[in-house]
Amino acid sequence: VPLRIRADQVGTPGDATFDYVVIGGGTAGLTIAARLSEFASVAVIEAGGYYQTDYGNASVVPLLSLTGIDVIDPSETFPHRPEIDWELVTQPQTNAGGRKVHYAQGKTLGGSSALNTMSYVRSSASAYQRWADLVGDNSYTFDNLLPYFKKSVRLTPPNLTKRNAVNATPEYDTNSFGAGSPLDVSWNNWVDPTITWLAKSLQSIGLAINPKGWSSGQLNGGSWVPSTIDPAHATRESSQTSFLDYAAGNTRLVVYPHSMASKILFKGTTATGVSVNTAGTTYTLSASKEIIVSAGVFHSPQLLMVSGVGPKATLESKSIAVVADLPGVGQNLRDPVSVNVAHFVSTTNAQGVVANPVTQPEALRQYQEDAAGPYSSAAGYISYERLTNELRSTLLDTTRAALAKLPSDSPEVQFIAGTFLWTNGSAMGSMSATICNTFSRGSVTISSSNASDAPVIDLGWFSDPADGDVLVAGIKRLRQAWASDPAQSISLGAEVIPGDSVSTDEQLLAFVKANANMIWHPSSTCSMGKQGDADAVVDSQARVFGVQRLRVVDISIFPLSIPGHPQASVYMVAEKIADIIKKGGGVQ
Ligand SMILES: Cc1cc2nc3c(=O)[nH]c(=O)nc-3n(C[C@H](O)[C@H](O)[C@H](O)COP(=O)(O)OP(=O)(O)OC[C@H]3O[C@@H](n4cnc5c(N)ncnc54)[C@H](O)[C@@H]3O)c2cc1C
Repeated sequence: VPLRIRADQVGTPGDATFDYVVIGGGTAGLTIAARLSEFASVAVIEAGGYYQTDYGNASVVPLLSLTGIDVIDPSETFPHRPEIDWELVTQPQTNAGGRKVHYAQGKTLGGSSALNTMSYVRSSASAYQRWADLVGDNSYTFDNLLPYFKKSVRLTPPNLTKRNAVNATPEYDTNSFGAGSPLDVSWNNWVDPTITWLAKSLQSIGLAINPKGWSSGQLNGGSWVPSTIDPAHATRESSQTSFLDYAAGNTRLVVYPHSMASKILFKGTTATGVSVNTAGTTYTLSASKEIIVSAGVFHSPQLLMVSGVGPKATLESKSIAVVADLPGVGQNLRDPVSVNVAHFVSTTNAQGVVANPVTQPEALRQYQEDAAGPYSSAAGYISYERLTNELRSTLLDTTRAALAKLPSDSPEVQFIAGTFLWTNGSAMGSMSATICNTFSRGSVTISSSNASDAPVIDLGWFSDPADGDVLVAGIKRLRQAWASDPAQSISLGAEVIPGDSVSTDEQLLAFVKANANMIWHPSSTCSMGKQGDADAVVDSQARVFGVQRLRVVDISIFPLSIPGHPQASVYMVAEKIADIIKKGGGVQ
């Protein structure tokens, strides 16, 4: 993968002044920085470097994004990869067996877009309507956001010859895409046979293919999901390979890699600069216009707090001078959780093909010569639905009441068809259920005034009983899918996960709490909202309340945990706020 940023776009440690200083060269950070550099000077401070050189193929080859990225191991004994991952470990999850989990977050140019599983999914129109209602700004309805979704991406239709799978022709709505750029979105050039059968099983229980896919504001039924992928080379597309490359050669954009932003500096309540440390050298990058915090869901609230913006009691307990008492900072963390239902299967899968010394060389040839074959395979098949009446009737009254408050087109469960190799090398078919609306709330706080100390993360898993209740119903629905003819035709016998012995509602809930995991979609720790709302940290133009010349632009400002997958909306919101700034919007 060619790295196209020029040498004179790499910052030299030392005091300097730019129009805008962006903290975090991740998904949102590189997007907004590239757009602002169209008309202004911009510095990007990023703690990591280039993942292509620091971490190699594991972050580049699509199949490896599913199986080869060992940093996504959630166990407490995860393999340590400090060159690409922040290596965060949460507080014990009191409602989830006391588990402490490793929470992967990209520490690299590209941020978590360099670690993610590449699914490109927008949320439902009703979710953006809720966003608009919560922040009191109609520009957040799906129709009004669509131009920014379109602006950020360039869609390449699927290559049906390379996919070579009649049962897996993607459906999508070309009107939801424009002639945008720079982020490539397309479909992988290989379809996993196991997933094809699991997709059929989901369809057979009533989750018909949605002819519009997941980019038109509808989130129901099933779809072959597009990926953030370079279709010509079948390599990962991240904010670095898209937006940073777009700005390559534009010397108004200067990147400070392997550099840690340790504090936002204020004159009174006006943000003026950032204290930065690069390999032991400390210096100040000043902003003549604004500072934009794009450090992600855990580090953005941490940076605000260590800089004096956050709940007063927290700041004072760490001897941090209070710039603005903002109680919502770090609150309202929403983290959707997920469980699997799995069987051994007779069909092959991508992982099996590349693990077999007989078939691996041909797979490698296909990838290197044609950008095709199993190595090019990432995202698969996803379905969304509102729970069936039969399953809804099994829920707690309180869960039913909570779900009833959601818009009528809001999906409640997401099902992802997947496959992996068991420890003995056998192919496993797996379908997961994920909650679409996270009722539980967690939080992020600080252990000290030092930004280099890890933030303290409580995911709040199952603090609201509705989440576990919905997942129990999700397992029951997946058992219906596994009982269907297509799934039975590949199943090699009894259910392995959770296993037939887990059958009563009580047992299922215990299984859920002991085994549910993240799907790495946490949000809302610096929520957008109306001034005075308990959780509100930024207004609808992403400006931090109580201070001047400071915005937060990343997934932490989502006011709710949106159904679907977040990265499409992260790129969108960065485009939107860049446009607001470009039009002279709202400098405080
Ligand atoms: C394993 C995994 C799988 C996922 N799968 C999908 C998927 O398939 N589809 C989807 O839509 N979403 C997926 N996501 C979620 C999605 O990738 C994230 O929601 C999104 O990338 C978040 O973007 P962000 O800009 O908020 O933060 P990030 O992209 O994480 O960027 C934050 C950046 O700030 C930097 N930073 C933080 N603190 C500092 C500091 N003090 N100084 C300097 N730099 C700092 C970080 O190094 C990082 O580069 C996945 C995420 C993960 C981790």
